[in-house]
Formats: sequence, structure tokens, C-alpha cells
Amino acid sequence: MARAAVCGASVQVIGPSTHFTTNRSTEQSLARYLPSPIFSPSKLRQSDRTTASLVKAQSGRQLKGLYKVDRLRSSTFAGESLPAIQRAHGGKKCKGCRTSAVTAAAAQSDTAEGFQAMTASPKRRYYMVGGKGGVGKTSCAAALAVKFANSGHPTLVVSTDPAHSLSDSFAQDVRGGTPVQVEGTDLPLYAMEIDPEQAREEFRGKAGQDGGKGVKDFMEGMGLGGWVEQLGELKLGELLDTPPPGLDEAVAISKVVQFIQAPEYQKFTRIIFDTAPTGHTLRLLSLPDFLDASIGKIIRLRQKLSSATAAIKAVFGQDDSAKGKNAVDKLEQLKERMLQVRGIFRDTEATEFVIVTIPTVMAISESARLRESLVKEGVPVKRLIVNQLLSKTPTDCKFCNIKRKDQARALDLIHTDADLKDLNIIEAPLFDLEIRGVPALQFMGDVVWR
Ligand SMILES: Nc1ncnc2c1ncn2[C@@H]1O[C@H](COP(=O)(O)OP(=O)(O)OP(=O)(O)O)[C@@H](O)[C@H]1O
Repeated sequence: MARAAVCGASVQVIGPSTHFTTNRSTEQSLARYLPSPIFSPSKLRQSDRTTASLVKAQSGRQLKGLYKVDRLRSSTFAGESLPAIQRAHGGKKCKGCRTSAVTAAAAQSDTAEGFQAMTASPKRRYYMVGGKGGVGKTSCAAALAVKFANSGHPTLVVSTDPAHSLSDSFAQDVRGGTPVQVEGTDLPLYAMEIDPEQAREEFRGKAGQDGGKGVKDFMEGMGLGGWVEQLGELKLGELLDTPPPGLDEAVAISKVVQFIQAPEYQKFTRIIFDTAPTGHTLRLLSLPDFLDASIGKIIRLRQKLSSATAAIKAVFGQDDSAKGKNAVDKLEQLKERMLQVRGIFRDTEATEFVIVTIPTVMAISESARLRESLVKEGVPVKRLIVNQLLSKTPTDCKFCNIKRKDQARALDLIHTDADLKDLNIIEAPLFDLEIRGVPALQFMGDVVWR
């Protein structure tokens, strides 16, 4: 993961109807999300002491006292700098950076559905958060999960990205493939990372060990060469032994679907998927159709050949035949679940894909391609989060001013891009500390999701 950027000593968020302005650093503002017991005066710096009274005055749900200020401080804070910023300032701290305001304008259009509307329905809703690698998908997904849980919705956030960072984001181990209650809070908040290797194992069959060659030879021998081409497309062996990119995630998501249909998980009314970077997601989207067509062919073929048991034995041997059947059965199961996944993806009532980007031409171009593909696949998209934005107010920091102009140009691109301009654009600031742990996520959630 990239280190969080640090330029900007205060946070100012301006929305159409709400104004949240503070002259404190993110770290200080964040202190209000911490439980009062941790504010032992001896442990606090002067700046924290001033916010301690704020915390005490806070009403509502309190986080359990697991997240100490020291722990929050272990990451990156204002005063440290990104190497590039340091270089721009000859290795010295930048006064301009320290005094500039990070501004997030939650520029929601009048027709856009705000967070309140997102929480309104008691029915289960799915949110898929995706975009280019490293833009802040996990942070936005986890922050949304905390926010939903905070608004009373039992929430499950699931990472289906084979390179997980949900555990890092919550600063807690949520690996293991089953929902784990998030510590440090009494919120109805659960998280899980799917172990791709474990999921893959479940679908790995012996029939794939020969790369599917036995199946092809057999079919050619049966005068069914025409099917071989189509089977070649399926790459049965690869599918089972070395799954193509996207299959891990498909298996992972289908596992989640299986999970959330179980009675004990019916309680979750908000389910958030922290998805893999764009390329994976696009392949994943086309997988249900691919599996449907390819596995469908195999299944039909099996039906046609059911009388040819002896010939099957000749190719696979008694045992291998059984294993081959088992593998195909597993694929059939996978196909069924993938069809359910596709159903969820395309359910405009229940599902929304949230694209996260950063204000760079490359990330925006990728977001536009993602949106285009999502439209083609019939996946509903309403929102685009533009993350890590610098304040729009010029300061005496030369580097920041150049960067700011660069970001403004990138933002203009969004507003004119045919694939993106109709989306509800949510502008999220670049915070001056790394977003990590429940209090930080809660802080981010309150800024981004409004
Ligand atoms: N608005 C922000 N301000 C400051 N830091 C941020 C912001 N958004 C994300 N970060 C930080 O950027 C890093 C990458 O974020 P995150 O893991 O959420 O990205 P990702 O898109 O999920 O990455 P990957 O594609 O690797 O899964 C983390 O250290 C996170 O704390």
C-alpha cells in the first residue's frame, strides 16, 4: 500500500447544505472519534487535550477503548512529507503545506441520493466498491461499512480482492474466510477476507490434472471434434488447476453469496464488496456468462454421453471418471452460484457499483472504461468518488499549487467525459494521516459519505 499523503494541516469540507470546517489536522479532528477513557492527560499532547473535552461532550455511540492515540500516531502525520513533496522543498518541511486547507467539496447533484437515502431501506443492499489499484477502494469501502453500521445497519464488508488489504485497513486480522466482528466498536460490523487459495481448492478437481487433454482426446475419439474447439475455449484443465484471472474472485464472490444466504447471515442488511482492481473486476463481470456457456456445454455433453460409460472408463479409468464427474459437478455448482452473483450484480433495486478514482488522467481514463463495461454488463452505477483531492485554495506551497492545478484539469476531464459526467461525483480530500483503524475510518466515512 502506498503511504498516505500528508500535505494539509486542516480539513474543510464544504457541501451544498452542510459545512464541516475545522482548523485542526485530521489527527486532531479524528480525536473526537476516540473514546474518552484513552485521553489520559499524561499521554496526550497539548493539541489532543483540547479535543479531549470535545470527545467527552460527544453523545451517541462510543467506540471501545482499544484504539489509542499512540496507535493512530504510528502511521503518517502532518509534518512528515511524501518524498516528492520533501524533494520539492529541498528536504525541508513546507510552511505552505502546514497551513493549507484540504478541502473536500461533496459536490452532489441535486438529484443524487445522499447517504441518508442509502440507509433508508431496511431491505438488504449490496455495494461494490471498485477502481484502479491503490486509489483508496478499501478505505472507501471500509469507511462506508463503518458508517452503515453506525446508522444501525448490521453490515458485512467483504474483500474479494486476492491482494487483500481489509485487515490492514481495520488494523485487525479478518482473514480466514468467515465474517469476524470488527473490534474496537460495539457496532454491528463484520468483515471478512476470502482466501483465494482455500476457495480455489474447493473447486480444484483431478480431472484438470491432464490439462483437460483426456476429455478432448475422448471426444475426438467419439467423433465429437466440433465440441473440442468449444472445450478448448473453456480450458477445463486450467480452470480447475490454475484458474484464469478473475476466477478466484468469482469463486470468492460465489462463496459469499452462499454465505449470505445462510440463515445466520440473514441479519446483514448492508453488504459491501471491496473488489479487486479494474482488470479483475471486468473479467469477473464476464465470468458468469463465460461459465454459463462453457459449463453448460460440458453438462449437455455429459448428458449426451451418459450411455458411453465404457468409453469414459477407457479414457479416465474407473476412478478418474468419478473424479472427472465430481469436478464437473463442482463446476456446475459454481455456475449456479455465478448466475446468482450475476443476478445480484444486475439488480438495480438492490445493488450499486461505486467507482473510486483519484484525480489523475490515467485513473480517470480507467474509470471511464470501467463505467462503460459496467453499463454493458447492466451493472448499476450512480457514484464516482474522486479521492485524495488537495484543497482548491492556493497556498504558498509551489509544489501543492502545481499539483492542485493538475488535479483541477483531471476533474474537468470527469465533468466532460461521456462515461462519467452523469455520475454523482463525490470529492474526497487527501487526509493528512493514513486512514487505518475504526476511528480513522469513521472519520473518513463522515467526510466522504454524506
Ligand atoms: N483520502 C485519503 N487520504 C489519505 N490517505 C488515503 C486516502 N485514501 C486512501 N488513503 C491511503 O492510501 C493507501 C491505499 O488505500 P487503499 O488500500 O484503500 O487503496 P486500494 O485502492 O484499496 O488499494 P489496492 O488496489 O492495493 O487494494 C492506504 O494507506 C490508505 O490509508
